[in-house]
Amino acid sequence: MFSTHTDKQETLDLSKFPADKIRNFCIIAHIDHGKSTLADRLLEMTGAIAKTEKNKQVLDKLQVERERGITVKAQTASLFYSHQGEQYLLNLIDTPGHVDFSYEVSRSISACQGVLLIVDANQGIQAQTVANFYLAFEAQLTIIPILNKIDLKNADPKRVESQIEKVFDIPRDDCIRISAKHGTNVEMVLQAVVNRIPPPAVSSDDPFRALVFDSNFDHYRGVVANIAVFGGRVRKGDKIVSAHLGKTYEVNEIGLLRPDEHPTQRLYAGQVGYIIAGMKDVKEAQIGDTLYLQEQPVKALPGFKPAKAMVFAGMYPMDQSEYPGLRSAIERLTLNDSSVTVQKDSSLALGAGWRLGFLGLLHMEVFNQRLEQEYNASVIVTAPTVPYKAVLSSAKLIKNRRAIQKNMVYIDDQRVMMKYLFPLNEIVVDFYDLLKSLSSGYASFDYENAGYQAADLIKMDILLNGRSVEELITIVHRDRAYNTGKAMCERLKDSIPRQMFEIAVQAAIGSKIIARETIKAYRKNVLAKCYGGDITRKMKLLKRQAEGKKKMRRIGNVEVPKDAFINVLKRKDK
Ligand SMILES: Nc1nc2c(ncn2[C@@H]2O[C@H](COP(=O)(O)OP(=O)(O)OP(=O)(O)O)[C@@H](O)[C@H]2O)c(=O)[nH]1
Repeated sequence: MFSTHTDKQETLDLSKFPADKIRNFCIIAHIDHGKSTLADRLLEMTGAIAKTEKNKQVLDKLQVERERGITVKAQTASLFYSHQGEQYLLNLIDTPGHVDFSYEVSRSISACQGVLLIVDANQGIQAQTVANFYLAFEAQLTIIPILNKIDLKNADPKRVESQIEKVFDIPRDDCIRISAKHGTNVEMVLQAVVNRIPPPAVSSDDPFRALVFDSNFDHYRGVVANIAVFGGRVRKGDKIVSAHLGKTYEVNEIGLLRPDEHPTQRLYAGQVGYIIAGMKDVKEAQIGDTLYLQEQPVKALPGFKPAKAMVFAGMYPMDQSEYPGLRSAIERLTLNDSSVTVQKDSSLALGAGWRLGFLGLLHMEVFNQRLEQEYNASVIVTAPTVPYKAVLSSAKLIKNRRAIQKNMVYIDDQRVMMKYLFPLNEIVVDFYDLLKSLSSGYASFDYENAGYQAADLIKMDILLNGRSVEELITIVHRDRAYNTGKAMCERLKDSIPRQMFEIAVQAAIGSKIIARETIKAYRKNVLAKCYGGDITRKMKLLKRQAEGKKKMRRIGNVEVPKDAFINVLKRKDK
C-alpha cells in the first residue's frame, strides 16, 4: 500500500481552477516502457504521495496488477502544480500498455487534451507505441514524446529520436529525455504539460454535463463513477439525470482522485473526478453515459464505441448453487471492465453459465483472476475460441491459408515494422509469447480485426475415458488437427493428477480417434506421512484434500483441476 499526504483538502476551493488552469493528459506507451514509474515521480513531485521506497507503481492498485507487474486498469490522479507563480490542476490518467487492454487507453483519451507518449530509450518504438500513438493522433490530442530510461547503459536516445521523427513525423526537438526511475528531467515533463497541452475548451457557465469514462461498484456506496466535466458545475445535493436510463439521482458525494478519493464541495467544467449518486444497480452508470442536471437537460455526449471481442469462452460456476453469486460478481466486474461482453449460455454438462468475450487471452486470464481475488468467485472456464461464421453445406473447401504479408517499413537500420493478415485463431492464444521468446524479447506485436474469411476448419473432441469434455471442444484447421490433438492430449496428461483408475485421454474427429495418452492408476494417500495418531493433523490433511477437490471438476468419474482447461491450450514447447 502507499501513503498520501494528509493535508485537509476538503477546504479546497476548486473554483480557483478555471478551465484555463487545467491540463488533462494521459500517459501512453508500449508495455514496460515506464508509464507507472513516471506517474509515481509526477505524484511525488506535486506532493500527492510521499517520497518513500514503499510508493512504487502506486496507481497499480489491483492485486492482479501488483502480482503481474502490469497495469490492466487506467487510473486517474489530480495533481496541483505551481508554475511561474500560477497554480495549475493537472489530471493525469495512467493507462495499460498491453494490447489486450487498449480499450482502457481509448476511453482515457476521451477525457484528455494531450498525451505523454513514453518510449524506452533502449528499446525504441514498439508495436503498442505505434498503436497508442494513432489513438491519440486520431483524437487530435497534443502528443509530447518522452524518451525514458536514459540512465540505462544501452540507451540510445539519438536513434530513438530519429525513429520518432521518421515514424510519427514529430520533430526530434520536441522529445524530452528522462529517467523516470531517477527523476532526471521529470520537472521538464510537468512544464511541457502546462506549456504544450491546451486547456479543455469548456465553460462553467454552460449547463452541467459530464461523461462517465470509468466506474466501479462499491459494496456499501453502490456505483462510483469517474467523470470528466464537459460543461457547467455540479455540487453535493444536486439532482442529476443519467442520459442512458433517464433516471434521476441526488449527488451524495463528489471529489477528486488524488489518487485516493478526496471529497470536494463542487466540480467545475474541465475537471476530472468521481461522483456517487445512490446508483445501486450496475446497469445504472454505464461507461460512456452522460450526466446532466435535472432542470437543465442537454444533448448526450457521443460516448464510446463498444469494444470488439476477439476471444470467447464459456464461464460456469463450479456448482450451480453458486450461480446467483457469480452472476452478481460478473456484473460488477464488467462495470469496471466494460470491454468484456456477456451473454447467457447453458450446457448439458455444466448447467447455466455465460459466454464471455475478451480482447485477448491475457485479458481473459486477468478477468478470471480478478473474479477470484476481488469477488472470491471460483469458476470453470471453457476452451477459448475465436468467432467463426459457419456455412452449413458441403461446399468445396478452400486451401489452408497462412499469414499473408501486407507491407514492410524499415523504422531504422535495426528495426522493421511488418504487417500481415493472419487467421485470428493463430494469434490469440500464444502467438505473442512465442514471438517474444523466438526474438529474445525484441519483437513486439499488435493486431486489429480484418474481417471474416473462409477456411477449412473441423471440430475436434477431447475424450476422457470415452466421454467428450465439452469445455475442450476445439475448432481447428484440418491440417493442424493431428498435431493440435496430440499436443492437447500430452498437456492434459501432465495437468490431470493420477487417480485410482487408468484414464484414457483421446482426441477425436467425429468417431475417428487421432491421438491418445494414458494416465496410469495411482492412489494418493494423504495420510501416508502421518505416523502415530495425531488426529487433528489427520483431519487437517483430509480437509485440505477435500478443499483441493472443490477446485476439481468431475467429468464422468475423472477429476480434472480447473486450471487444466486453460493450461491445455498453451504451448509449453517454445
Ligand atoms: N533503468 C530504468 N528503469 C526504469 C525506468 N523507468 C521505469 N523503469 C523500470 O521499467 C520497468 C517497467 O516500468 P513500469 O513503470 O511498470 O512500466 P509501465 O509502462 O507502467 O508498464 P505497464 O503499465 O505494465 O504497461 C520497471 O521495472 C521499472 O522499474 C528508468 O527511467 N530507468
